[in-house]
Amino acid sequence: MADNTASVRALRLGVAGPVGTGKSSLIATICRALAGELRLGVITNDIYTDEDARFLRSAGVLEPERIRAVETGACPHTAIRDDITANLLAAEDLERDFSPLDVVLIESGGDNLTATFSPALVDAQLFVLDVAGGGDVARKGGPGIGRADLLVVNKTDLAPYVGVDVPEMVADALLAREGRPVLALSRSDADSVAELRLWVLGMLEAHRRGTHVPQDPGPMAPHFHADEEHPDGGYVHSHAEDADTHPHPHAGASHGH
Ligand SMILES: Nc1nc2c(ncn2[C@@H]2O[C@H](COP(=O)(O)OP(=O)(O)OP(=O)(O)O)[C@@H](O)[C@H]2O)c(=O)[nH]1
Repeated sequence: MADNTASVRALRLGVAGPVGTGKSSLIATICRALAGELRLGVITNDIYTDEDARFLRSAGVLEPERIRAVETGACPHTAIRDDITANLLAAEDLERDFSPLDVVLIESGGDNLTATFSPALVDAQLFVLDVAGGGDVARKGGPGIGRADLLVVNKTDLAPYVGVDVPEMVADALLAREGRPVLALSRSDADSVAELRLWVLGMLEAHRRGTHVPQDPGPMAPHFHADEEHPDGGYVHSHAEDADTHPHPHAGASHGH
């Protein structure tokens, strides 16, 4: 097959998952593993700050200019799913400024179990859980756990301290995902980092060959939005059904899930 690496734009790879599960650290791990062989860029999403971008710049895993921050204002999942404009512009700017890039990693703001990327923004996505969130999390399902391109069960080095059986958690996840891949990862376990590296390289290859079709893991499950002006203190909101009636910008509103 012809080598079309120059004509295909960078693989855009999303990294989503609940707050603190290790998304920034996983991106740092991918950069350390692959910066020597691939041309990489990173976009972070934070609600009010550029904290994650600053963490990654200070980790020294890439030239600082290759790491850009998007400030989402209030709703992290909106910027990766409903109105992806800021992220698309950031990706296009990065790809233009450092052309050609091989992979752009996009980290979502830490959210809840239901946030996933729009396939209009990323070609493939990882969903990150960690063992410290509890061994039963993988059984809870949801679009990211069920249908992200790769589910990462992170921080396996902590499993003995939090009483989690990693093989059991992985088996639960495989069941919830109907066989889609699951990776048990710790940044301090070289074998698991090597598996992550191979997965990224395989996805890049499939993207270049045109054999990978970006999948939508599905809309967010209904979730609660706190709203002080609402008689019930908030409302349940579903991105699938009421995107027109609750278009979801509500910057500044508190956001209870
Ligand atoms: N033991 C252990 N700790 C880890 C690992 N990966 C990340 N951590 C720690 O977990 C904490 C959260 O990691 P982050 O990478 O900031 O998590 P995040 O998902 O980006 O966090 P938010 O952006 O706030 O949602 C930090 O203290 C990391 O050092 C791991 O493999 N093992």
